[in-house]
Amino acid sequence: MDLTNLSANLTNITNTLTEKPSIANLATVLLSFTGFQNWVKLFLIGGVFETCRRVVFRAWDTIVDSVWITVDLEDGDDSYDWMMVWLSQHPSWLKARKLATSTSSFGLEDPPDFFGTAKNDREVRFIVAYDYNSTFWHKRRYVKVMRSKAEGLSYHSTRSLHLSILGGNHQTVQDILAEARVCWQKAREEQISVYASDVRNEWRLITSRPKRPLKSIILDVGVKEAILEDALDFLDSKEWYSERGIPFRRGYLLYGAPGSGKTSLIQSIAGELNLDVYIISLSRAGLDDNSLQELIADLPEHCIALMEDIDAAFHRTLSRDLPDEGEESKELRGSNPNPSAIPQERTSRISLSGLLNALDGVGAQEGRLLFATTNRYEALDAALRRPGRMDVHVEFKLASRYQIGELFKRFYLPTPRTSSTQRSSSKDTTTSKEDDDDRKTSDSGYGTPVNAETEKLIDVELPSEVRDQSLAAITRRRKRDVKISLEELDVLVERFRESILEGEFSMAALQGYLLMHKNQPHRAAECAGKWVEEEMAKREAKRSSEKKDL
Ligand SMILES: Nc1ncnc2c1ncn2[C@@H]1O[C@H](COP(=O)(O)OP(=O)(O)OP(=O)(O)O)[C@@H](O)[C@H]1O
Repeated sequence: MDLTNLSANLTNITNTLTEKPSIANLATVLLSFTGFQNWVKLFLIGGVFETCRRVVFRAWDTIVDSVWITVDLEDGDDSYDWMMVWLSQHPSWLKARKLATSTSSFGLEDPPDFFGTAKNDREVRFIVAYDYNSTFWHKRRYVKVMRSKAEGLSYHSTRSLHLSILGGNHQTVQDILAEARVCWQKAREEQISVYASDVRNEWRLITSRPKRPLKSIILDVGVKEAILEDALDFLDSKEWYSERGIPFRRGYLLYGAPGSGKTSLIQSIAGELNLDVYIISLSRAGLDDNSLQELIADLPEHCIALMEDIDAAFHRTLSRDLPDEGEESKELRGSNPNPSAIPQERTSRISLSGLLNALDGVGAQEGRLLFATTNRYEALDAALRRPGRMDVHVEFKLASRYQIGELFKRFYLPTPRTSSTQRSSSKDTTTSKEDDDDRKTSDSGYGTPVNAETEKLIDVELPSEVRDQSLAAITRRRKRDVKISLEELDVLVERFRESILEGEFSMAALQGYLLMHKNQPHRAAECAGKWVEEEMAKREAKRSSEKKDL
């Protein structure tokens, strides 16, 4: 088209549109352009294709949804840990060739070693890489699993597991999760899980601890048994409580000398009762009355809630009447506009009434055992100590004569070695009750395991003159078992008991002393008197320097 024609056409169009300006006229004019017609065709064809594509995909999704069931498990949720541990033992993951390193423990003391490569804690453990798709058959169902990681805001990433089961339903998912849970529980049979709240005020598994045998806690006769029995009885009495309309909660206040076994006893009771421990730290930054109430309401039904050093929280932060937010925070922040620079104890805003309400208000969780510890019983408000909040009060004192002797005995009492051969043979033979009792009495929960046959042998401390200071010799010596006859042990126990002053030392201090003579019972008994003198002299010196300072 030459320029004269184009200009004539444009003049025609302009005339048509000026004489009769309507949409129909505009459409006729536009359609008179061949290029425009082609664009419209292309647009229509594209539209048809896109619609078909969407229909096909929607149909495919519907088919997939009806035959596959998918479930996402997020890190932080218990079920994620269960699945990870279960999968760590699954051949489909053991054969994977796309790997990543991992330090995650999945709630276990001894994290799963996916490929059996780590010989000790410090070695690198491998795990299946992100976005690796593994497939396997589980009870005649085809399962696809993929790990993934999504980067979120402020460098926070979320790890998750995607599980797809062909032809599965909710029951199938529950079955797999139940199996994974059993596997996880088996892996942590000898452990207790410890939870603490994070900055988002959610409970998080922070560690797993080995269970501590109750017999390793030495208290005066009957004390620990009474607490354990009380706790067992409480856990069995849900109906009894509900029939009488009494809130189903029990509080234990363990108070007394530092290092006398309060925390150790709670850890041990948690193990005996198979309960997880939830640490409520009243001085956690950002904790206020509302968030404390939420945390306590979020506790699982059966657990141990632990508040350690409740008096310390009281002195720093708890009071019935805190100044209102405005005044105190202004005073605190003052020239310091950065809230994170405010001392931590000041950033926790718990009031005593907030704590009291959280413990037994309407929102408080039922079925939990609350254990609180304190070194300053008298400093606690009477309202906090009253029955209903703290039902059982147990005083822990400095070591009694009985405790001194028992600690020594248990420290050096030989334990039968539990080698694999012994274990398997003991399965074949029926052990008599007496045998069993014997084993129990000689199992200290502390001592170095020794062979049962050599248990009656005498002490093998190396004479000091032949002590070779080379590393190899020291290592060899450290590995040697303490072999001491029970009769001899009794004599040493008596000597130790005579040397240590009753009610003067904490069990922790005595344990520290014995640890200095880990494999030397004779030496421990002999030097105890001298150690006591030194400790008393140190105390005296400290006292007189404090007097001078005053
Ligand atoms: N009665 C006891 N029997 C056995 N070991 C004990 C006992 N008391 C203390 N110990 C030992 O002393 C150490 C400290 O004990 P623990 O932390 O339980 O004391 P605590 O009373 O909670 O102390 P604190 O009041 O300072 O928190 C632990 O290693 C524990 O093994």
